[in-house]
Amino acid sequence: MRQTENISSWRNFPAAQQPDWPDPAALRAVTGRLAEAPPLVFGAECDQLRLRMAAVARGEAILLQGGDCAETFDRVTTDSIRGKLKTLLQMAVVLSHATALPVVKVGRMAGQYAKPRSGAHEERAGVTLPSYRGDAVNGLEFTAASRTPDPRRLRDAYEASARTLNLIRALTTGGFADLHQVHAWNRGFVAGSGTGERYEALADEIDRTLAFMRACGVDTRELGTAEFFVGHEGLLLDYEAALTRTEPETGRTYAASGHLLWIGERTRDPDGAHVEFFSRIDNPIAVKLGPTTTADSVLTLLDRLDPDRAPGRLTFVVRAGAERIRDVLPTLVEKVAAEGALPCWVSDPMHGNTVTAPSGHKTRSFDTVLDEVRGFVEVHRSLGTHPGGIHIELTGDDVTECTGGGNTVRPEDLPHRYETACDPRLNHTQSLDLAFRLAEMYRGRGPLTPAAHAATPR
Ligand SMILES: O=C[C@H](O)[C@H](O)COP(=O)(O)O
Ligand SMILES: C=C(OP(=O)(O)O)C(=O)O
Repeated sequence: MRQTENISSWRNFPAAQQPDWPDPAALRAVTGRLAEAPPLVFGAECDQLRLRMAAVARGEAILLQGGDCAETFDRVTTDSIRGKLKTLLQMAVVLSHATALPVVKVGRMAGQYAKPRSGAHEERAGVTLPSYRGDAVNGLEFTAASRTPDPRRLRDAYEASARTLNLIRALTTGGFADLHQVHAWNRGFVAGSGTGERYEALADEIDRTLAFMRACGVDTRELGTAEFFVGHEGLLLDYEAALTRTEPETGRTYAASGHLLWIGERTRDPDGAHVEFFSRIDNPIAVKLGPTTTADSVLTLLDRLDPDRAPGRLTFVVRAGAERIRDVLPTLVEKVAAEGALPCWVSDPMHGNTVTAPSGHKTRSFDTVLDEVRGFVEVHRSLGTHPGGIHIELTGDDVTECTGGGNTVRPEDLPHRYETACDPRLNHTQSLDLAFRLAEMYRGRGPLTPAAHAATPR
């Protein structure tokens, strides 16, 4: 078992991207209270997700992870949470049917309140203030008061996460995830989308599958619940450390703030505090890999974070950008496989493809996002390894933050509904478009089965 007795060891390592909390005593008071608070998730749930991720690693399942770039406290509303959940459930049905594999669903939800930034400060009209680092740290409003990090926000992040999780748990077990309803939503999408015809055949197949199951005597109304997990970037180490819990029965230690935590591109230094902290928790974990990632650094991360080479423990989320993915990914996958490791490989086609529109908005083009996913799948196909899934920034709302997609958002549309607190998200329609396109890619060379995954080491 991993040694977890010293969960504070990260304090001896340099921690990148931490806020400059102005009042250390106030921070200690808040984290002290969080250390006494009930966990948001339980170890057994994290273990369950590890099992699911092991199936992804072996090519027997697909990961679908998505949600806001930055959750905000004012959007902890029924409509907003339900919209994201609905979008993810719809995507999952499409992907599962196309691949004949289970889809492991993880929301970038119930904890995605902290953001790493390229610059510590933002300047507007000659005024310089700390950058917005997520609602868990400071406010988006460009005033000195709002931008000053306030540790009471950590407590608010915990409470907002608890409220979100509560609704997610109620919806996913209370009938909202009913397969017929989700399929009916997809039917509505196909009928209303600019590119709907393209997806008609797949929707027809799902109809026939449901009819076939009923004909076989399966009570499809029983398919009314969905397994759903939550995750976020484990960026704020004071918060994460306060919420770690060791289970007396097993001695295993979990970050109890979410089921799956990831380390971002800016904090994955193998000698840094984040890697140290993550090496001490037993959750399934992920690491983002950007375009400059070297094979050596990935092997070091593997040794630090998955020394037992346990499938399901570690996921590499590659976000190299559409232009670089086909060059960067093959060596990384080959070198990792040569080590006898079986991590999950997942594509984040958002973070390597951000551009600034003429209007000044940060945006991403749907076609570029799609191209990165295509490159990711192509590389895995050529190596005989499993393209394990996608990690995307999305919302259930009809926002205009990314350009393109079936109901095309043009660059000049961006100001109409640009609501993200940080990076641009796919809207509901674009997200479903992506799911149908990915389904086509997965189908491109026959069904994905464990047999198709023969080239992986274990
Ligand atoms: O979501 C990821 C990062 O926090 C974000 O891309 C950083 O954006 P910035 O480059 O504007 O700081
Ligand atoms: C910051 C993020 O991504 P990355 O670390 O890949 O830049 C993110 O996913 O919010």
